Amino acid sequence: MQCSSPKPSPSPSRRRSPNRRASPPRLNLPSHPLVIGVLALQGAFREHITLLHKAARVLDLPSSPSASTASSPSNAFSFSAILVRNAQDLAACHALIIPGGESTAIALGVQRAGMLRELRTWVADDRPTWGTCAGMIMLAREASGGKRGGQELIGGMDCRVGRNGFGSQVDSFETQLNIPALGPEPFPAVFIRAPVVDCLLDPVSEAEAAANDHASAGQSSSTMTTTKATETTGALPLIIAPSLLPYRSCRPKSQEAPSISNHGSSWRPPMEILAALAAPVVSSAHSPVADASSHGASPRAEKLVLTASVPRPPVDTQIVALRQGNLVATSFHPELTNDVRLHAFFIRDVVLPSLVRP
Ligand SMILES: NC(=O)CC[C@H](N)C(=O)O
Repeated sequence: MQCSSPKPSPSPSRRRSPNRRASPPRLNLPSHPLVIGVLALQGAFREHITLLHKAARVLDLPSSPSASTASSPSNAFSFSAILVRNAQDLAACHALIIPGGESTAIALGVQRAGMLRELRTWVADDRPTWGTCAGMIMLAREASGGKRGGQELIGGMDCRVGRNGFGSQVDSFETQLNIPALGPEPFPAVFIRAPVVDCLLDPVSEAEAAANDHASAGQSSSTMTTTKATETTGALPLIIAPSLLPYRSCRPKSQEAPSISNHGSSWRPPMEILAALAAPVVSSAHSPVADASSHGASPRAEKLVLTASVPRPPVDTQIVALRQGNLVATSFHPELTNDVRLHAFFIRDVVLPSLVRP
């Protein structure tokens, strides 16, 4: 256990004058330009570019006026954000944001742009990726409430999301969300036809993934599906901030955990729950109503009434922000606010550490 001892106060001569801004802690920067891409096929991609630039300014990152590309390497660090519309654009990036919008349209766009395979390889390689709202759906391994006939997902995160889990457009809401990773100040979280994490899935071993890929002969192993997460091995290591609620596993409690396979290759990065709303109470008629009062959620969340149009299983908690390795997903739209903290978190805590190993 780490304990911190009180730091001695600085000597009077070194004390800062009160009106001088405290310089932020120094970041470990790579010695090459950093390019963050935003998938720009549909949705709120321009807003993400704006927030990325604002966050880069807050982090004091030197910006490059024009986007760097993989073919013009340089030895100096600079930051740029680019729109990603095809596999070539993606290849120039060190990190990617998949915006909110409409996941069916984004999935179609990805297929038309011929980038589904590249995106799956990208996330499988644990390249820093953040999906917001529709982007969260794209990053989930499974999704329910999908389009009839299914839709392709990129996958990568061991969770199942419920599409439109909070209802339709008219059920959109904003709430002050506790995100411990960002500090004590709540985050203004905007939910618009937002997905909710129904449950976390046990990781699929590489052997099973290979078997699935073989069986589907190049077809997706991540699609809109209602399949049960029973063909799994091993338990997912889980990190939960103490102030967040317990998560729900897809495996029924009565079912015994399958034994961990000894392929030795089923390790997956731990799943970290970054934020959760209070759980709704689900009536037998599938008419979930948020009962936030007992969990200290915001007054707005208390008033939230979920529509009955999306029958979902009862859940213990509403996970709305997750991290698994370098993959991050949020149900809500940080790019529609002026709060840069999540974009700064993505750059500082996910992207930069993936480029600069201590
Ligand atoms: N605001 C959003 O991104 C909504 C996502 C939308 N419900 C979907 O299924 O893609």
